[in-house]
Amino acid sequence: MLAALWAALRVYAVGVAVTMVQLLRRLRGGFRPPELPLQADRVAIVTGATRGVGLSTACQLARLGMRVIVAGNDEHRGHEVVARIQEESGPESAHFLFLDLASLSSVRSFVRNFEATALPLHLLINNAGVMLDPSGNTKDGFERHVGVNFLGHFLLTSLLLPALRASGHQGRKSRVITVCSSTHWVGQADVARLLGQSPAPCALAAYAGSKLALALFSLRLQRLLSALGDPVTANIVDPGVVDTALFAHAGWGTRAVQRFLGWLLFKTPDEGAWTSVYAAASPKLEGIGGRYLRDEAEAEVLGAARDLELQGHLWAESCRLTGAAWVAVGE
Ligand SMILES: NC(=O)c1ccc[n+]([C@@H]2O[C@H](COP(=O)([O-])OP(=O)(O)OC[C@H]3O[C@@H](n4cnc5c(N)ncnc54)[C@H](O)[C@@H]3O)[C@@H](O)[C@H]2O)c1
Repeated sequence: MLAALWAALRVYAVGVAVTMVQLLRRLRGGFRPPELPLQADRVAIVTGATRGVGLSTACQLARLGMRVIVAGNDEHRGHEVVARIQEESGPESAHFLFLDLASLSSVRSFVRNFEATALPLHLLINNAGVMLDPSGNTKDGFERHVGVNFLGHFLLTSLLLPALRASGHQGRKSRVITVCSSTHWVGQADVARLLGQSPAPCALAAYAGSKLALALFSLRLQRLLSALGDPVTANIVDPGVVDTALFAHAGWGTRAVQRFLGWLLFKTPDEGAWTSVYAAASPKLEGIGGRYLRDEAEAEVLGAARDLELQGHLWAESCRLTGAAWVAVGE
């Protein structure tokens, strides 16, 4: 009981610290959209693009001229989003493909459906996420934060890597962008905890752990890509505290703050998406990977996320659980 309370307080403390920094920034003039060149020749997959930060990311990438695959588990919303993007950015700007990250077989069929389009792939934005979702374990029996936020994206990235490699080249690399969270700072750096094999003290701690797992994964991916000279980079993005449905299952206090003070303390979904869009499209990041980005600048990642032994152990265990092969990066 005390352990659960302590773990939840640590996550709340991070949230409060981030919102205070955001408040100061807002009082000093606010957030500014990144200035980016048009890039009509790029294809991007954005997971969880049916609402929130993912929806804003998809819209903004399409405005830059990219073709966006809206990947999500809400078919109805997905088609609505595609219609909205197409109306704004043209008939070829967006397509919907069903992806349920809570099911490894759905991840595999998503990749088969994407391959059937014969499109190239320059950008993979691992954005979808759940927090305190009461739906229970995933179809494969993983704790939901672990399964949706981390393992689903781990398998997805492994299966899409051949397409990313084939579409990138030296001078214009493909990019894998993984949406993390400042809460990774209080995730417990223990593989059994990160994979839900030993239960987290509370659901918020499981969320924080899934974000730490994503950071460990992304940093190791970048190391492997660099070692092999692959034309792909991997970076981590922290959107800040954003006014989205992510908090739909949070406690009443958090929901009250979001409802009445969200306009002041939280970022809008567009503001929350700016770092993802920057990571996806900025020429300043050409060929650069292994960064943790917040507010379009490099920020500190938890030291444990750079622990090579922890990265390797998590990677091996995640391969075992998902069946990911990673042949393309020599694993
Ligand atoms: N909102 C914040 O304050 C905040 C802070 C830090 C990090 N993030 C991260 O930003 C990302 C986007 O979150 P958001 O704030 O836009 O929340 P959101 O709830 O508005 O959007 C989450 C998206 O993920 C999708 N999703 C959920 N379960 C899925 C599944 N099984 N398969 C496929 N897609 C699924 C949802 O349909 C939705 O499109 C998440 O990774 C979240 O952890 C958000």
